[in-house]
Amino acid sequence: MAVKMGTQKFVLQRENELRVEVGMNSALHLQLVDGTAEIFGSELPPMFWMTFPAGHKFAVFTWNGCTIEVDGVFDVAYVADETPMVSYANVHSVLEQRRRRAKDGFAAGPRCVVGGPTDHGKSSLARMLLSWAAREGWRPTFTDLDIGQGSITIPGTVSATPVEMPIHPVEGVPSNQALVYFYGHTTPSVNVNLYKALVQELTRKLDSEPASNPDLQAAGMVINTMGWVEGVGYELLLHAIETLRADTVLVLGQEKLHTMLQTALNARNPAVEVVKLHKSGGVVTRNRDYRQHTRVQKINEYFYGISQELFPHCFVANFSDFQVFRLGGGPQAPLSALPIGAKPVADPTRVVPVRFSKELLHAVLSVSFAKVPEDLLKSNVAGFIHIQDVDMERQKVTYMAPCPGPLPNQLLLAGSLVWNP
Ligand SMILES: Nc1ncnc2c1ncn2[C@@H]1O[C@H](COP(=O)(O)OP(=O)(O)OP(=O)(O)O)[C@@H](O)[C@H]1O
Repeated sequence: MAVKMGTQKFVLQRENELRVEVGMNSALHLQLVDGTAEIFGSELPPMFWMTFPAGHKFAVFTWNGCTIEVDGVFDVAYVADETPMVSYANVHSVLEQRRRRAKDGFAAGPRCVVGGPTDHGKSSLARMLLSWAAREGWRPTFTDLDIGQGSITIPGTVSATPVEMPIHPVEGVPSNQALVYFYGHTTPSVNVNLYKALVQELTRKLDSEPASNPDLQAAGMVINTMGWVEGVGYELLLHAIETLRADTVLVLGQEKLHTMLQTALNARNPAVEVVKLHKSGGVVTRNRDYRQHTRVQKINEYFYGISQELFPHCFVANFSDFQVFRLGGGPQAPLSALPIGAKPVADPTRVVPVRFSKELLHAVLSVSFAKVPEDLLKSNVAGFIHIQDVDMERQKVTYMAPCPGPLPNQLLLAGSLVWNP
């Protein structure tokens, strides 16, 4: 139930947090009146009204006490005195020591995976670790492997970006320097091997770009993962940990997952530390509709900006101006072409041409940096376009792009991602 009580004051004692769920229909304003406070690691400026959009869920935490003023409609707002923040800050201290040691030894810094089931606060913890590191002057890499609820760019992607400043509580992670690979679906089960291949490509690219100085190298990486941790989901988590050569794995709130990962990883590499952490009682469980809503919002933000401040551009082009492909699937190899006994399966990473048709209406396509179709799998993407009309008679396509002018490439990738604004 939405509550509006005019301006309301909350007094927080040390190590308390104010947990807020903004109402679904209007924004909420909040300011720090007294003391110090932070939102997922990012400090609040004093006496400055910040606006949080409808549906936003967050916590304002204080180490030493503070007073917060809230103005607007909220579904939930309460102060909690039990949080796992001290244990999260301890993890930060350990990572900080490793960064310093790495810098002194001209070595690579820590690579820390955050894992756990859905709605366990993985993204929030990743944000805290990155923002705390940025506050100490580091520039860690944020790698986001969560194709359903990722933070860097639109859903259906795996990506990485340097974090130079504490992450803004509303605007999130800037994506202008992001390295993005397009998977094209919001669940990994659509093509598990393609997901693995893209995680490998992303890692290869990150590893191939040597840090320009010891500080950058020592800053290390924080890796956010998907909440699917059973069966194939577990296999994908292990694959990500090993591919990215993580040395620290934080497991939020699930004993079973912690034990399984510890056993599996220690058998292969005893140097990997698997740490169990409590899930915060403030993490909000989001239903299917809300998750779908945040995915749509992420695409909307890409084209229109977080406060609808951007003006995307519409273009009409000939079908022949572009070549569209899909990764995976495609016709199976004929039995006669396979070794005796082998089963015909669709190649999960095969590059398959896609013809323009009404099926592409409302599709979100990525614009690849690949020079030739064979390189589509291993190429990152420049950005995304939205298909707004497909005119079969005139062989023309109308699309929306975030920038004016021609697209940087004519090779486009399709998946199953659609957007009906
Ligand atoms: N302490 C807290 N108080 C209030 N809200 C919180 C708190 N921690 C996290 N949240 C909110 O709860 C929601 C779920 O948290 P988060 O996205 O970090 O979980 P997750 O495990 O990454 O989810 P996913 O399953 O999508 O990967 C988010 O909207 C987040 O802002």
